[in-house]
Amino acid sequence: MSVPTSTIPKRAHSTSPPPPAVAAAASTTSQPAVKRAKIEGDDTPSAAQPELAAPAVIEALAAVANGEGAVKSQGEQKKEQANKGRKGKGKKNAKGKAPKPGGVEEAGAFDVVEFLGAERVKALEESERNWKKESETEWGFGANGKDIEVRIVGMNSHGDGLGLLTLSGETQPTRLISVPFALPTELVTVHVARHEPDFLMSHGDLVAIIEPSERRKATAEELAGRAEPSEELKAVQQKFGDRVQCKYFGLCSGCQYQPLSYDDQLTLKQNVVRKAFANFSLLDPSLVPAIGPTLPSPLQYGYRTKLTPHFQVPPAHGKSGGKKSQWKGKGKGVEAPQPTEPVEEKEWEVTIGFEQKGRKRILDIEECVIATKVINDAMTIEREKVKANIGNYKRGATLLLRDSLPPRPEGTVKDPSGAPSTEAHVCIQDHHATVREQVGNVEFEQIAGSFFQNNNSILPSLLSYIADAVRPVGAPPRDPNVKSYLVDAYCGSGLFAISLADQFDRIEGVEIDKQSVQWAKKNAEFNKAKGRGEIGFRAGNAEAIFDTIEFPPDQTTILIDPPRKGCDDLFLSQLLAFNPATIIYVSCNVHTQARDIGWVIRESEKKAAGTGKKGFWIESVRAADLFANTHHAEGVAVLRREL
Ligand SMILES: C[S@@+](CC[C@H](N)C(=O)[O-])C[C@H]1O[C@@H](n2cnc3c(N)ncnc32)[C@H](O)[C@@H]1O
Repeated sequence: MSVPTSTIPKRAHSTSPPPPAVAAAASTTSQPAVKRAKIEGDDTPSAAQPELAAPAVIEALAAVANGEGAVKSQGEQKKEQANKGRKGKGKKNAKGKAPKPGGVEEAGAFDVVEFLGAERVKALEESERNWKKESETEWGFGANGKDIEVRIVGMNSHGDGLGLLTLSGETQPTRLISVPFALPTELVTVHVARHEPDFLMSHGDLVAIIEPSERRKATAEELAGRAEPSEELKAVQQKFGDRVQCKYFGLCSGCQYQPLSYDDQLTLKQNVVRKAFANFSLLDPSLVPAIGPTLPSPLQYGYRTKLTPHFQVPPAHGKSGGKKSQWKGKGKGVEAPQPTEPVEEKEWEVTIGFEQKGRKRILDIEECVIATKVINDAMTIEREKVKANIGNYKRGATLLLRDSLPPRPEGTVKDPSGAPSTEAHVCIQDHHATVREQVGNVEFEQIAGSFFQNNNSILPSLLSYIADAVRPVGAPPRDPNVKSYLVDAYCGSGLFAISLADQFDRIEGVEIDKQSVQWAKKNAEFNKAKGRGEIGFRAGNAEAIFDTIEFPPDQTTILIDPPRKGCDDLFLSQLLAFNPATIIYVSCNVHTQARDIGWVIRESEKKAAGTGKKGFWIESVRAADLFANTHHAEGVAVLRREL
């Protein structure tokens, strides 16, 4: 079923695959051949990442500004302006790294354009002045950064407040500053931490909220029945508002949305999706439907079924020893002992937890309020063990804590009633041990070290939403006389394929991790029942599925759930060549999702030209709140084509 690579339309970008949109603006024309992206891990940007600021784009902006060149869509123009706001330096940033697709840098460039205005960005970039240097002189940075008052004018897609900075002598803003934990409209005191070299953005630490937003005020109803907060938590609530449930709020980089009502959080995520499609899809706004309301999580605290706290060891213990900032009771600038010096254990602060916001420092976290109780109980014990034995560790490590049903005795047959399990949960810490979860009436097992969605509470409603989305809006229920097929691409241990098996006659899943595939097969076997589709899984790169499936495209749904970096170009090209009736794209990175979908829509439109039929269109997009209280949004988009 696969098409020869020579016939595959390349996604527009300069050295490598995915569109994004970015480069597409500048280059729907000549692009060099695309190297196949190598997948190394969920979050590892491969060499074949999209790049933001190709110089060609910068030049194209000048042409657009001068009224030259082809007429560009609103999306294309915005993208070019954003690139301008990021001051193109080729594919790498000042640290020599390509920006993470859909990460803070990429999205930040759009914020700069949105809040400073495209004209202002253009004027600043065209000036010969060194804005970064001047900003450093005026506001300092790091330990020498000044504390300044800033009015927060917006919020970025990563949950940080945004304010405008204006250099002395200037009448209009010269930079945007991100301020974690601050909310729009607030007047805050900010300690200036650093200034981006590549785009007009600075970063600060929140010192004090001078004029707090009304949005922080909890209603009596929200507070009813809450336990008396500890003194530590009271102090945090005093600063950030009484909805906050975590004593590490304001330091931990985890759950920025805690001060907000849950409705407010859901609306913010809807807006994050809206911005992602407006900025990254490169589609004309008329092609993006109104973003649907965010699918809520039944649990907003105590829902996370996996935590991975880490710790470091004192420098003298090993090569990968801890950082100066981990030395207890020492102020700024106090040196930690050098590796050759004897280490006094009492001076070393063993911190086990998560990274502090804006610092390369591990915070000591005793409890994580979004994790399940089983995980928190196990974390207490594991922390004590690590602290007691820190001298025995040669290097730092990451602990694994996964909430699981107890192991299933050999030979267990599935309870056909599918009743919710009443077994007491356990915490699994061995990467190679088996974890077990129940989702609706389906059970999954897999090894603890591999991927599974971390919020079990929302999975039944997410799956039911997807099951409904398989058929077009208003279409009658599934006709048993018309066969239907599903491809579950990036399938993990089979969550979607197996849960949706009632909806299809045949299903094929593909996944790169061989162990997950083995578990997917076992899970399909365990949950097998009359009336459920026949399921097969194969290990390999997602695009490999197109080599084997013989499903009729008009009766096939392809469900995609890739890692954060999005789909490889080869996969998207093969997807387009296969031309399924429906595409359901689920993603924990709405920016790369919007980028990939934009490309599919544009390319399918080209492909459909002259056939008398329409290419793919976006039927619906919304977020599902798999990560309540954090800024993360899981995007769910449904694409349909004319049959
Ligand atoms: C976000 S997870 C989704 C897993 C599954 N759909 C679920 O919900 O449990 C992404 C999965 O894609 C897999 N993966 C990463 N790159 C891949 C590739 N090139 N081809 C196939 N699978 C890949 C990862 O191993 C991971 O299991």
